[in-house]
Amino acid sequence: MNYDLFDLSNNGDTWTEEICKDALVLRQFAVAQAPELMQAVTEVTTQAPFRHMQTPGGYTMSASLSSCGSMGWVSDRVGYRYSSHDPQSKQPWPAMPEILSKLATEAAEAAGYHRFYPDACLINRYTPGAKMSLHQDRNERDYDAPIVSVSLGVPATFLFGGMQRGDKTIKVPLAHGDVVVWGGESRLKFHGILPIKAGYHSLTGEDRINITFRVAG
Ligand SMILES: O=C(O)CCC(=O)C(=O)O
Ligand SMILES: [Fe+2]
Repeated sequence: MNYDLFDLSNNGDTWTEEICKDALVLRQFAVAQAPELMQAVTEVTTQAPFRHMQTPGGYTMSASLSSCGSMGWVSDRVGYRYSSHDPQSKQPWPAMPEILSKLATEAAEAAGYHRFYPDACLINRYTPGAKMSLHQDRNERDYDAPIVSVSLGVPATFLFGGMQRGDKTIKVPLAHGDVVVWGGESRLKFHGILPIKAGYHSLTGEDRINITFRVAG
C-alpha cells in the first residue's frame, strides 16, 4: 500500500499523522464542530454562491468555489489571484464567520504554527467526479504562514507531492472532519484531489466540502 503515514500522537478521538516534513493530517479534528461549520458555509454561500471558475488556460474547474474573509481567491482568463471583491456580485466577499477562523487558528496551533490568523477562506465543493489537478498554492503574498485545509462530507484521496509537478506523490485518504496543515518546507509542494467517488454523507449529501484557510496578505 502507498499509505502508511507516521502516527505522531494519539489522543483517542483525534490523532496526528505526518505526510512528510512540515505536512500533517489532524485526523477527526473538525468532526465535533462539523454541523456548525457547514452552517457557516451555507451562510457564506447564500451571499456568495458556489461557481465554477475558468482557468487561465480556458478550462472550467470541476470543483465549484466560494470565498469569505477579506481576500478571496479568483481565477479567470487573466490568471489566478486574490481579490477583495467577489467578481460576480462586485461586492466584498462575506466576512469570515468566527467559527471558521477560530477552527483554523486552533488547527494551526495543534500543528505547531502559532498565531495563524487567516484573511482568506476558500470553500471548494466537489460533486462526484470533480477533482483538483496537481498545483501549488502560490498566490499568497508570503509563504511563512501554513495552509489549513478542512474536509467535510464525502471522502477524498489527497495527492501530496514535491516541489516539481512530476515528483512522486503520496496518496492520503481524507475523511469527514480531517484537517491537513502544511507549511515550512512543504508550503509550496504540489498537491491535488483525485476524482471524488460517488458517496453520501448525512451532512453534505453527495458532496465533499473543503474549506482552505490562507494568509493571502
Ligand atoms: O480540496 C482539497 O482538499 C484541496 C483544495 C486545494 O488544494 C486548494 O483549494 O488549493
Ligand atoms: Fe491547493
